[in-house]
Amino acid sequence: MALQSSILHLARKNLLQESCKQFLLQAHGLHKSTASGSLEIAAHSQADLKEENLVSPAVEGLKETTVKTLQEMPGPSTFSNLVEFFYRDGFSRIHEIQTEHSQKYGKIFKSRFGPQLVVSIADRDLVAHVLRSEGATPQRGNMESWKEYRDMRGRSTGLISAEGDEWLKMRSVLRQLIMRPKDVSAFSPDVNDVVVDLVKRVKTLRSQQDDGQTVLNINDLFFNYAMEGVATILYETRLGCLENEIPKMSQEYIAALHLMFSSFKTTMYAGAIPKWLRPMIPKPWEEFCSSWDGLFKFSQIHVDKKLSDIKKKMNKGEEVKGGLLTHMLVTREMNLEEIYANMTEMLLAGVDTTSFTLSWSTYLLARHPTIQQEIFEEVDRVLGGRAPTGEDVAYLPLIRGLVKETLRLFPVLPGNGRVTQDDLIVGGYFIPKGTQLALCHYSTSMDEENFLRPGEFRPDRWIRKDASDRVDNFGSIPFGYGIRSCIGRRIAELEMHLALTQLLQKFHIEVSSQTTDVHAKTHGLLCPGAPINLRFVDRK
Ligand code: HEM
Repeated sequence: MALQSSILHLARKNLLQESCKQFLLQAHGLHKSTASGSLEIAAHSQADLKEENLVSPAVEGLKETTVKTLQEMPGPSTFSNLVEFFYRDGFSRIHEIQTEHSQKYGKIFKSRFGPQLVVSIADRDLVAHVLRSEGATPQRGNMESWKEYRDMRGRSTGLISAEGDEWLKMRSVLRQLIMRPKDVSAFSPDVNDVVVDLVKRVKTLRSQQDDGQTVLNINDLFFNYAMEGVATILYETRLGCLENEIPKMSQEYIAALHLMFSSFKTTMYAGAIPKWLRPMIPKPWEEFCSSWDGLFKFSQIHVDKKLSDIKKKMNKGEEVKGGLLTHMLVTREMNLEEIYANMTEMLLAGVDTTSFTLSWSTYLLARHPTIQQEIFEEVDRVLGGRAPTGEDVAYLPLIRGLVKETLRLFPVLPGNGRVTQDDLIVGGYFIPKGTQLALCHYSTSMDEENFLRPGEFRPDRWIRKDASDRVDNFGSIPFGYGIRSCIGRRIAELEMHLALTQLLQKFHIEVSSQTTDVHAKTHGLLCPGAPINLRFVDRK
């Protein structure tokens, strides 16, 4: 009864007519998914639906249909979750658990992590429905520890940690600058300079091995490349991460970043160590704060230096020209603290994500020499030996397919979070406002309903678009979708496309005999569970 009255209230507010309508369509088996992922009414005209009373006001429709409550939703018990996560190292297998649980409990299920209830959604259309129902300021959730640190130190939040209007304001500024491929393509020459150093570094590292061809733990190299690349764009400066001797300041930043991720699990994922426990277990929180201190300090030094250069130029009456940071400092659409915070958070978000994807891409190429040859031939046909630019990428569909396929098989963020900002009906369940949702991207990426033979590495599936490969829909959305999706997507793509193209132009990539099968593990992000060692053999 209580549920019925809240549904009526919801319908009266007229907030979720669309979601109710879609639920009704689903409940009556009348929807099918289009290639673009939208829910479409199959074989029924609007008139047919009117007759069936389906497009009549949501309230009437709901009277006829049973909407289930969260209590009725299946899912693992709190105890089995505890065993799974704390005794069977479930944190590093979160991506696999998504799939196991969705097979066992269905494509929407609930789990409890201590006091936190999480509703997981492992269905392409339901994920689409949730993301399309988002309001103006979607909330990801679980950012309390980030916020607490910022409040404690009097720092601003950045895009990742901000919510509401504060987030919207910063997002509006940044999206004008780095969301359009055309704008980001202008950074191609700078990124290509970094790629030149990446190739040099490959040559140096392989010369240090007995066979003269192996680069050990390729992710270390790509980590430094990603950091150098993203800093080139964000700070308009080179950090020297691909040099033989990495400057001390950059080394300190790298250490802070590693510390950040090692304390990530305890402070963020597990819902944070409760404050009252901190005096007894102080180390994780102390490490978390000290890593943030290091990250902020690094950004602040670079931002302040740029600001002082700009001031000097202005004082001399010279014209101030520059890239992203210069623009932000001159226009002051954000205040200085907001600039520090966004530079810090974007650098943090842009390093491991890109480096893990590059590690997997090269690993997959090495494991699939025939596919590698096909991609190389495309590159060779389009570019010959010349270095690519951002604009060239449009003519390199297999390079784009390589990155998409890598991110489908190894989505860096295997799941994403949302806190519902209104009551919502998803998959036939009533989900009250304020519920934490987990969108299971790994699971949908590996679902054979979405991708033909999902375990296979086939970059060309993104070009051929077989009916059985639902490439245009929400099966694989590694950068998220909509207004709160990844703001660095175009930067990451540029860095990865340019690096992979040039590595293929220069080298034949092979698996080293020191590398066995590498599986993914979740450590905050989905990363290689063992070092990937590859051979870079010069192409004739
Ligand atoms: C392979 C590379 C990358 C992947 C797969 C990736 C993926 C993602 C995902 C899934 C989200 C969450 C989206 C959502 O909640 O809907 C996200 C958010 C974000 N990413 Fe990325 N990312 C990558 C690279 C980057 C880079 C290079 C930057 C910075 C230059 C960056 C900056 C951000 C920021 C600031 C957010 C928060 C956006 C907001 O809340 O408004 N990412 N990313």
